[in-house]
Amino acid sequence: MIEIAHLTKSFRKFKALDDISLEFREGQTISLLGPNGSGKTTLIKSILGLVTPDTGVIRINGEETKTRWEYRSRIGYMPQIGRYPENMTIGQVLQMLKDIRKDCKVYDEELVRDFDLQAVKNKMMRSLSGGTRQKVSACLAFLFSPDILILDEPTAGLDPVASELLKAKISRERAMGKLILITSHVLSDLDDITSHIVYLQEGKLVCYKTVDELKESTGEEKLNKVMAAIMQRNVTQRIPVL
Ligand SMILES: Nc1ncnc2c1ncn2[C@@H]1O[C@H](COP(=O)(O)OP(=O)(O)OP(=O)(O)O)[C@@H](O)[C@H]1O
Repeated sequence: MIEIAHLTKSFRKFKALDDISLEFREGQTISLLGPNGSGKTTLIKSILGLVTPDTGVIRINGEETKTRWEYRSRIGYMPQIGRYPENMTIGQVLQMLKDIRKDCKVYDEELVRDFDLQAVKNKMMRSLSGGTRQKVSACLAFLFSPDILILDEPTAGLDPVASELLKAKISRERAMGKLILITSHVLSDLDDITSHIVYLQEGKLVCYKTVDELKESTGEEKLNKVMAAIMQRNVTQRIPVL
Protein backbone atom coordinates (compact mmCIF):
# COMPACT_ATOMS: atom_id res chain seq x y z
CA MET A 1 0.00 0.00 0.00
CA ILE A 2 2.85 2.42 0.90
CA GLU A 3 6.39 1.71 -0.31
CA ILE A 4 9.23 3.94 0.79
CA ALA A 5 12.62 3.33 -0.83
CA HIS A 6 15.89 4.94 0.22
CA LEU A 7 14.28 8.14 1.47
CA THR A 8 16.66 10.89 2.54
CA LYS A 9 15.83 14.39 3.69
CA SER A 10 18.20 17.05 4.97
CA PHE A 11 17.46 20.47 6.37
CA ARG A 12 20.64 22.31 5.41
CA LYS A 13 23.44 20.05 6.69
CA PHE A 14 21.21 18.21 9.13
CA LYS A 15 20.01 14.78 7.96
CA ALA A 16 16.46 14.36 9.31
CA LEU A 17 15.88 11.12 7.37
CA ASP A 18 18.74 8.88 6.34
CA ASP A 19 18.11 6.20 3.71
CA ILE A 20 14.75 5.00 5.03
CA SER A 21 13.13 2.02 3.30
CA LEU A 22 9.79 0.66 4.54
CA GLU A 23 6.70 -1.07 3.24
CA PHE A 24 3.26 -0.81 4.83
CA ARG A 25 0.22 -2.90 3.93
CA GLU A 26 -3.54 -2.71 4.50
CA GLY A 27 -4.79 -3.86 7.87
CA GLN A 28 -1.62 -2.78 9.67
CA THR A 29 -1.50 -0.26 12.49
CA ILE A 30 2.04 1.06 12.51
CA SER A 31 3.30 2.94 15.54
CA LEU A 32 6.06 5.28 14.52
CA LEU A 33 8.28 5.70 17.56
CA GLY A 34 11.53 7.43 18.40
CA PRO A 35 12.96 10.22 20.54
CA ASN A 36 12.14 13.88 19.90
CA GLY A 37 13.68 14.99 16.63
CA SER A 38 14.23 11.45 15.30
CA GLY A 39 12.38 12.17 12.05
CA LYS A 40 8.84 10.82 12.62
CA THR A 41 6.98 13.94 11.52
CA THR A 42 9.37 14.46 8.60
CA LEU A 43 8.59 10.91 7.45
CA ILE A 44 4.82 11.50 7.78
CA LYS A 45 5.07 14.82 5.95
CA SER A 46 7.09 13.19 3.17
CA ILE A 47 4.29 10.64 2.68
CA LEU A 48 1.75 13.45 2.63
CA GLY A 49 3.77 15.45 0.11
CA LEU A 50 4.24 18.31 2.60
CA VAL A 51 8.01 17.78 2.64
CA THR A 52 9.99 17.11 -0.53
CA PRO A 53 12.59 14.38 -0.03
CA ASP A 54 16.12 14.92 -1.40
CA THR A 55 16.38 11.38 -2.71
CA GLY A 56 14.29 8.23 -2.65
CA VAL A 57 10.86 7.22 -3.81
CA ILE A 58 7.46 6.92 -2.16
CA ARG A 59 4.78 4.86 -3.88
CA ILE A 60 1.17 4.58 -2.79
CA ASN A 61 -0.69 1.68 -4.36
CA GLY A 62 2.13 1.43 -6.87
CA GLU A 63 2.03 5.08 -7.97
CA GLU A 64 4.88 7.47 -7.30
CA THR A 65 3.68 10.32 -5.12
CA LYS A 66 6.11 12.79 -6.67
CA THR A 67 4.25 12.87 -9.94
CA ARG A 68 0.63 12.42 -8.80
CA TRP A 69 -1.30 14.25 -6.13
CA GLU A 70 -4.72 12.55 -6.25
CA TYR A 71 -3.47 9.98 -3.76
CA ARG A 72 -3.78 12.58 -1.01
CA SER A 73 -7.57 12.33 -1.12
CA ARG A 74 -7.20 8.72 0.05
CA ILE A 75 -5.29 9.76 3.18
CA GLY A 76 -6.89 11.09 6.35
CA TYR A 77 -4.41 13.22 8.31
CA MET A 78 -4.68 14.28 11.91
CA PRO A 79 -1.87 16.78 12.53
CA GLN A 80 -0.09 17.26 15.84
CA ILE A 81 -1.63 20.74 16.08
CA GLY A 82 -4.73 21.35 13.98
CA ARG A 83 -4.99 24.85 12.52
CA TYR A 84 -8.39 26.02 11.32
CA PRO A 85 -10.11 29.32 10.48
CA GLU A 86 -10.54 30.69 13.99
CA ASN A 87 -13.64 32.76 13.21
CA MET A 88 -15.65 29.74 12.07
CA THR A 89 -17.73 27.41 14.23
CA ILE A 90 -17.10 23.66 14.47
CA GLY A 91 -20.20 23.06 12.34
CA GLN A 92 -19.01 25.51 9.67
CA VAL A 93 -15.55 23.90 9.48
CA LEU A 94 -17.09 20.43 9.04
CA GLN A 95 -19.48 21.75 6.39
CA MET A 96 -16.74 23.67 4.57
CA LEU A 97 -14.66 20.51 4.20
CA LYS A 98 -17.68 18.53 3.02
CA ASP A 99 -18.29 21.23 0.40
CA ILE A 100 -14.67 21.02 -0.77
CA ARG A 101 -14.86 17.21 -1.01
CA LYS A 102 -18.04 16.92 -3.05
CA ASP A 103 -16.65 13.73 -4.61
CA CYS A 104 -17.33 11.94 -1.31
CA LYS A 105 -20.92 10.73 -1.18
CA VAL A 106 -21.01 9.07 2.24
CA TYR A 107 -19.44 10.72 5.23
CA ASP A 108 -18.12 8.80 8.20
CA GLU A 109 -19.51 10.83 11.10
CA GLU A 110 -19.21 8.10 13.70
CA LEU A 111 -16.67 10.09 15.72
CA VAL A 112 -18.77 13.27 15.48
CA ARG A 113 -21.51 11.27 17.22
CA ASP A 114 -19.15 9.50 19.65
CA PHE A 115 -17.65 12.83 20.75
CA ASP A 116 -21.10 14.48 20.67
CA LEU A 117 -19.74 17.39 18.66
CA GLN A 118 -23.29 18.32 17.60
CA ALA A 119 -23.78 19.69 21.10
CA VAL A 120 -20.93 22.18 20.61
CA LYS A 121 -21.23 22.73 16.85
CA ASN A 122 -21.93 26.46 17.28
CA LYS A 123 -18.75 27.09 19.26
CA MET A 124 -16.11 29.21 17.55
CA MET A 125 -12.85 27.44 16.76
CA ARG A 126 -10.93 30.19 18.57
CA SER A 127 -12.79 29.44 21.81
CA LEU A 128 -12.13 25.68 21.86
CA SER A 129 -10.13 23.87 24.51
CA GLY A 130 -7.11 21.91 23.28
CA GLY A 131 -8.97 18.61 23.71
CA THR A 132 -12.05 19.74 21.76
CA ARG A 133 -9.83 21.04 18.96
CA GLN A 134 -8.17 17.62 18.93
CA LYS A 135 -11.61 15.97 18.65
CA VAL A 136 -12.40 18.17 15.62
CA SER A 137 -9.08 17.12 14.03
CA ALA A 138 -9.89 13.44 14.63
CA CYS A 139 -13.39 13.79 13.13
CA LEU A 140 -11.96 15.48 10.02
CA ALA A 141 -9.31 12.76 9.54
CA PHE A 142 -11.97 10.03 9.42
CA LEU A 143 -14.75 12.04 7.70
CA PHE A 144 -14.07 10.96 4.10
CA SER A 145 -13.47 7.25 4.88
CA PRO A 146 -9.86 7.25 3.65
CA ASP A 147 -7.95 4.00 3.02
CA ILE A 148 -4.94 5.36 4.89
CA LEU A 149 -4.99 7.25 8.18
CA ILE A 150 -2.00 9.19 9.45
CA LEU A 151 -2.44 10.28 13.05
CA ASP A 152 0.25 12.47 14.63
CA GLU A 153 -0.02 12.29 18.45
CA PRO A 154 -3.78 11.61 18.19
CA THR A 155 -4.55 11.19 21.90
CA ALA A 156 -2.53 14.21 23.09
CA GLY A 157 -4.85 16.43 25.10
CA LEU A 158 -7.84 14.06 24.95
CA ASP A 159 -9.56 13.07 28.18
CA PRO A 160 -9.57 9.32 29.00
CA VAL A 161 -13.11 8.78 27.66
CA ALA A 162 -12.38 10.52 24.35
CA SER A 163 -9.06 8.73 24.10
CA GLU A 164 -10.76 5.32 24.45
CA LEU A 165 -13.43 6.29 21.90
CA LEU A 166 -10.72 7.25 19.41
CA LYS A 167 -8.77 4.04 20.04
CA ALA A 168 -11.94 1.99 19.51
CA LYS A 169 -12.50 3.82 16.22
CA ILE A 170 -8.90 3.12 15.12
CA SER A 171 -9.38 -0.59 15.90
CA ARG A 172 -12.62 -0.73 13.90
CA GLU A 173 -10.96 0.94 10.91
CA ARG A 174 -8.03 -1.45 11.06
CA ALA A 175 -10.44 -4.40 11.12
CA MET A 176 -11.91 -3.01 7.90
CA GLY A 177 -8.48 -3.28 6.27
CA LYS A 178 -7.37 0.34 6.57
CA LEU A 179 -3.69 1.18 6.98
CA ILE A 180 -3.07 3.35 10.02
CA LEU A 181 0.15 5.17 10.92
CA ILE A 182 0.37 6.65 14.40
CA THR A 183 3.02 8.61 16.22
CA SER A 184 2.75 8.92 19.96
CA HIS A 185 4.98 9.29 22.99
CA VAL A 186 2.24 7.79 25.19
CA LEU A 187 3.06 4.14 24.64
CA SER A 188 0.27 2.91 26.90
CA ASP A 189 -2.19 4.42 24.39
CA LEU A 190 -0.74 2.25 21.63
CA ASP A 191 -0.81 -1.08 23.49
CA ASP A 192 -4.14 -2.41 22.24
CA ILE A 193 -4.10 -0.97 18.75
CA THR A 194 -0.61 -1.48 17.31
CA SER A 195 0.38 -4.33 15.00
CA HIS A 196 3.86 -3.09 14.00
CA ILE A 197 6.54 -0.83 15.43
CA VAL A 198 8.83 1.40 13.41
CA TYR A 199 11.60 2.86 15.55
CA LEU A 200 13.62 5.79 14.26
CA GLN A 201 16.70 7.29 15.85
CA GLU A 202 18.59 10.29 14.49
CA GLY A 203 16.82 9.87 11.17
CA LYS A 204 17.81 6.21 10.79
CA LEU A 205 15.54 3.16 10.79
CA VAL A 206 16.50 1.09 13.81
CA CYS A 207 13.68 -1.41 13.83
CA TYR A 208 10.57 -2.46 11.91
CA LYS A 209 8.92 -5.49 13.50
CA THR A 210 5.57 -6.81 14.60
CA VAL A 211 4.59 -6.16 18.20
CA ASP A 212 4.37 -9.91 18.78
CA GLU A 213 7.96 -10.40 17.56
CA LEU A 214 9.19 -7.64 19.85
CA LYS A 215 7.24 -8.98 22.83
CA GLU A 216 8.75 -12.40 22.27
CA SER A 217 12.32 -11.13 21.83
CA THR A 218 12.18 -8.90 24.93
CA GLY A 219 10.00 -11.14 27.11
CA GLU A 220 7.87 -8.11 27.97
CA GLU A 221 4.10 -7.68 27.55
CA LYS A 222 3.51 -3.94 27.73
CA LEU A 223 4.71 -1.71 24.92
CA ASN A 224 6.51 0.75 27.20
CA LYS A 225 8.50 -2.14 28.74
CA VAL A 226 9.16 -3.62 25.29
CA MET A 227 10.53 -0.30 24.01
CA ALA A 228 12.54 0.31 27.19
CA ALA A 229 14.16 -3.11 26.77
CA ILE A 230 14.99 -2.38 23.14
CA MET A 231 16.51 1.00 23.98
CA GLN A 232 18.49 -0.47 26.87
CA ARG A 233 19.95 -3.12 24.63
CA ASN A 234 20.88 -0.28 22.32
CA VAL A 235 19.70 -2.19 19.28
CA THR A 236 21.60 -0.59 16.47
CA GLN A 237 21.65 -3.28 13.79
CA ARG A 238 19.16 -2.88 10.98
CA ILE A 239 16.37 -5.41 11.09
CA PRO A 240 15.12 -6.39 7.64
CA VAL A 241 11.77 -4.84 6.80
CA LEU A 242 8.80 -7.11 6.28
N1 LIG B 1 11.41 22.67 8.33
C1 LIG B 1 12.49 22.33 9.04
N2 LIG B 1 13.60 23.08 9.00
C2 LIG B 1 14.71 22.73 9.67
N3 LIG B 1 14.81 21.63 10.45
C3 LIG B 1 13.73 20.84 10.53
C4 LIG B 1 12.52 21.15 9.84
N4 LIG B 1 11.61 20.17 10.11
C5 LIG B 1 12.23 19.31 10.93
N5 LIG B 1 13.49 19.71 11.19
C6 LIG B 1 14.48 19.01 12.02
O1 LIG B 1 14.50 17.65 11.64
C7 LIG B 1 14.61 16.81 12.80
C8 LIG B 1 13.47 15.81 12.81
O2 LIG B 1 12.28 16.51 13.12
P1 LIG B 1 10.87 15.79 13.22
O3 LIG B 1 9.84 16.86 13.48
O4 LIG B 1 10.68 14.92 12.06
O5 LIG B 1 11.09 14.90 14.53
P2 LIG B 1 10.04 14.04 15.37
O6 LIG B 1 10.63 12.68 15.49
O7 LIG B 1 8.70 14.14 14.76
O8 LIG B 1 10.08 14.79 16.76
P3 LIG B 1 8.97 14.95 17.94
O9 LIG B 1 8.89 13.64 18.64
O10 LIG B 1 9.57 16.00 18.81
O11 LIG B 1 7.67 15.38 17.30
C9 LIG B 1 14.65 17.74 14.01
O12 LIG B 1 15.99 17.95 14.40
C10 LIG B 1 14.05 19.03 13.49
O13 LIG B 1 14.57 20.16 14.16
